[in-house]
Amino acid sequence: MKVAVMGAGAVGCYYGGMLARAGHAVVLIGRPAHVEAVRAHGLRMQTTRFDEQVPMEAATGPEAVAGADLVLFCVKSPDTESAGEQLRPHLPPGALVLSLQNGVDNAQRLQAVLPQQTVVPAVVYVATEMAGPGHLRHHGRGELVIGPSARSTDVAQTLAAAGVPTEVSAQAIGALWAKLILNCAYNALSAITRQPYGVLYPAPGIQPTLRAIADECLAVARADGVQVPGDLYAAVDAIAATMPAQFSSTAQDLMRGKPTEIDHINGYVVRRGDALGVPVPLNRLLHSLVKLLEAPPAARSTESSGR
Ligand SMILES: NC(=O)C1=CN([C@@H]2O[C@H](COP(=O)(O)OP(=O)(O)OC[C@H]3O[C@@H](n4cnc5c(N)ncnc54)[C@H](OP(=O)(O)O)[C@@H]3O)[C@@H](O)[C@H]2O)C=CC1
Ligand SMILES: CC(C)(CO)C(=O)C(=O)O
Repeated sequence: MKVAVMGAGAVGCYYGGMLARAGHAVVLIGRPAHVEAVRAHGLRMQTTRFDEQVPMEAATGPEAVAGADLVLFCVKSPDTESAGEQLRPHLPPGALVLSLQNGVDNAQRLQAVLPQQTVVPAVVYVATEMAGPGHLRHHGRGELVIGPSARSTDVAQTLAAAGVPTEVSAQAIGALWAKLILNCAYNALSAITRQPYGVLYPAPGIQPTLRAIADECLAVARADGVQVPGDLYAAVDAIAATMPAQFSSTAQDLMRGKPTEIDHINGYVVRRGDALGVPVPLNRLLHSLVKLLEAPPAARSTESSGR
């Protein structure tokens, strides 16, 4: 299979790398320093199971998507429209585009930008990071749940044969919501307090707050006609128990001075809650606080001086 990865970061390099390692023709589309490193030495995949230099193609421009059968779309949520527009003129008509992103509406937003393609949502259960240009570090898991389409079963089999356990499910959006709710509960609190989950969770008042945030989200999902699978309170508790040293991706983005995905986490719940008439005061507060922290220092001091 010819595979293109749009957004060669932590997620794109892991899944693209697994397919390249299994013998598929993979091209990573990413930023120059990373592309140069991969061209020179291949991608270092330092995973929980192996540590190998995996050769594959890499490019900085969207035209590299030409000829792809499968596109792994792995940019962060705020970049969905811009990256999709860049790909549009170069995409082969039959290419399946898989959105490997957190947030519940990326596939829908991407489909609006790419009306000629089949865009399928994927729920991504992995912990990965870029340790440097051309160097992926994998901390655990790696399975996918993808939405149904004419080609989803074939693609799932290809991924599974490459060491990526993949399930096709009509409930992928419900599973994305379940993940979104964990992100709504933890990401902003970890970012605002700059604390890992193991410090945050036992602090006074935090556990009922996590549950109250989850309840708000669940009410919005229900009003939106989405059935969210599983025991959410247990899932909230499990995050702190299984990842005590972890800072949320939102906390990590803020610490690196990068834009966060908060508009697509708590911000999404606020927009849907407002549209559906469901009260969302906790999500609104968390969203607003992270937006304030995201603002450059000059904008923050202007706001605080009342000008
Ligand atoms: N990392 C993880 O363990 C997990 C992440 N996710 C989700 O997966 C998605 C991807 O996350 P992750 O891989 O961590 O993010 P990264 O920031 O590591 O990767 C995205 C990469 O895409 C690049 N990029 C953005 N736009 C373009 C473009 N137009 N052309 C080329 N490159 C581009 C970014 O560069 P730049 O930064 O310079 O813009 C960045 O290198 C997110 O929605 C995240 O929430 C889900 C589960 C786990
Ligand atoms: C599940 C969680 C909260 C783990 O860190 C996450 O997905 C994130 O940080 O974005």
